[in-house]
Amino acid sequence: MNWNPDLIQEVRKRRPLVHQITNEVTVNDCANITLSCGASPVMAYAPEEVAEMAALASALVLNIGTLNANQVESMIQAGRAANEKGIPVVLDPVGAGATSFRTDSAKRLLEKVHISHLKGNAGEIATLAGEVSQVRGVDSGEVDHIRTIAVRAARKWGLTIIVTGEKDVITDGDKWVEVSNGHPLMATVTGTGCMCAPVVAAFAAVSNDPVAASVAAMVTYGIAAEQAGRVAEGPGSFRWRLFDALHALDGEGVRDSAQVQSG
Ligand SMILES: Nc1ncnc2c1ncn2[C@@H]1O[C@H](COP(=O)(O)OP(=O)(O)O)[C@@H](O)[C@H]1O
Ligand SMILES: Cc1ncsc1CCOP(=O)(O)O
Ligand SMILES: [Mg+2]
Repeated sequence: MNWNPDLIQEVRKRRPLVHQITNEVTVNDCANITLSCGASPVMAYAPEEVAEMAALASALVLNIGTLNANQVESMIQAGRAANEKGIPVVLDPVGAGATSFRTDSAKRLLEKVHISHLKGNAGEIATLAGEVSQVRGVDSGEVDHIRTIAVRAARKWGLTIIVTGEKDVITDGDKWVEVSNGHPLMATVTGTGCMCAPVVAAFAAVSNDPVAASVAAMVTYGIAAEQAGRVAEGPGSFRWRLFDALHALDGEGVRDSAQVQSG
């Protein structure tokens, strides 16, 4: 699998604008992680402006973490504008499987918008793929055969899937890649899942290869987390050290510590 450890440098050079319609729990962390990787965030939700903003952006993130019916309509409008412009659209189906409103809304977004990247934990992805799975609030239970499920779903929907967890699985239904970078403290801070989406979006904005961009994004983010985790004293310092580590990371650091397996 060919991917570019220097893609972070391209993000910094081109500074893509990443429009995000996201949840109210982790919105500030999503804006800051976007800046730390060298891209530029803008959060805009009003139906009066979402299409215009998406048309200005280089990538769009849709995160249903604290969704309501009006917000889902805004997401569809923004998604359609993004599709017309041909920019990547990353969907984070937070909590799909926990309630039928979340599951149905995520499915509706997959139907009405051409999503380029679907990023979720194993429970969320398995739910959307039609498998029985456990999602407790926004957290995933164990899912057997997640790689097979993700490969099949990516092929069916024609998109790239990123399944997060201790190891991340990335697939377009043809290739699959496993990224082992990351740190256990990530599971102790809310938002470490949400923050993957703007990082993936920023990398996808400067690449023509959706899988390679996702691999570079998840490896880079995971290595920043490893560096933060080595010096953190707990969840609080881990969170701010993650921004510092990603901000300081360069292509050489990514190349040296990448843990990628492909097939
Ligand atoms: N035990 C772990 N060890 C290393 N990295 C982890 C671990 N758990 C989660 N991660 C990482 O944390 C991020 C969020 O993943 P996850 O916890 O699955 O998302 P969510 O918070 O949406 O459920 C991903 O980058 C993933 O690789
Ligand atoms: C706790 C919570 N509740 C609704 S959205 C949200 C944040 C989820 O963040 P992540 O998926 O990154 O754990
Ligand atoms: Mg999540």
